[in-house]
Amino acid sequence: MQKLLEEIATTAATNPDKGRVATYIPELAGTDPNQFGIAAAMADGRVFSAGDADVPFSIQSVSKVFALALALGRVGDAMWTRVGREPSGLSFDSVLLLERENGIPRNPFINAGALVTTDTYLAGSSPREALGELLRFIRAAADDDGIHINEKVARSELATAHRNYSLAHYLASFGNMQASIDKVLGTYCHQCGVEMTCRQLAMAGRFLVDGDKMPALVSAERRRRINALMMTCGHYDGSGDFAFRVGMPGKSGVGGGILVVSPGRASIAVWSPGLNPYGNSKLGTEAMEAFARKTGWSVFGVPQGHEQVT
Ligand SMILES: NC(=O)CC[C@H](N)C(=O)O
Repeated sequence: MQKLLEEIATTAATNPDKGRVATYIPELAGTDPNQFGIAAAMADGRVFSAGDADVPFSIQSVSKVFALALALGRVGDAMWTRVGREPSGLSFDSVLLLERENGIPRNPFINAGALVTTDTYLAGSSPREALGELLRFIRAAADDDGIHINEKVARSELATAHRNYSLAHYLASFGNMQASIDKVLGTYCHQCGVEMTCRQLAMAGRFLVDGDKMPALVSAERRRRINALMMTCGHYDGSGDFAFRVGMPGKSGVGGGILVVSPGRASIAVWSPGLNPYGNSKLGTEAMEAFARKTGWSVFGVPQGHEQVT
């Protein structure tokens, strides 16, 4: 596994096309695209990493996985009266379907759906308390108290969050927002501003891997369901492409991070800030495609005569 990660990091470093760094969040616009990290936290407790795996980055929409787990912990299946479980086929910040589908976002991983999950775990508490709870969840999952929110990134996003404000207003007009829009947006932008290294993110993703040594923060059923949603909706309108190329549940963020789950085997985090046209890490996706091919870890089956990576 160590050798494989190093090979993947070397291939990424020599790729001339790094994709394009997201610029709509001013604080992220200056990120150096020549960075690449990868880490794998295995079900047996071993952790491997290569490249810039200890450089912190903005997890952005990868946070939606933790937010969903927290929201489900609060309200259980009632969550599904406010948000759907189908891919949208549209970009992460699209407003298109909200009007036609009466303010019920297609899934919890597009921005509209994530604003609903934020509103759900915020319910009745202050943004500070809610974010404290989110951080406690992530730190427990990663077994790491050093994980924090980058306040500058959060403020920078909040100051330019016109699109997300309009999504929240749209949701509110259909009665699908409970807290005040300012509170939800403030909490959401701070949630997206959580910063982690690949190693920390791989560790945090272990709650989605079944195994005796993995943190038991959600039930087995909930774990399967979150994984299913990551597979079908975790990469927005690029979810089909990611399933086709990688074949594992994954959640991306515009900071260039991707969290990937190999059920029963490992939690993998990859990061490179340049994005493909879907808004998902370009090198990260390519790296995971190579990783899946080499390990044979696609959930859809192992290639014939495949060698086991240990
Ligand atoms: N795809 C993403 O990572 C988007 C998250 C970002 N915070 C936003 O709301 O625009």
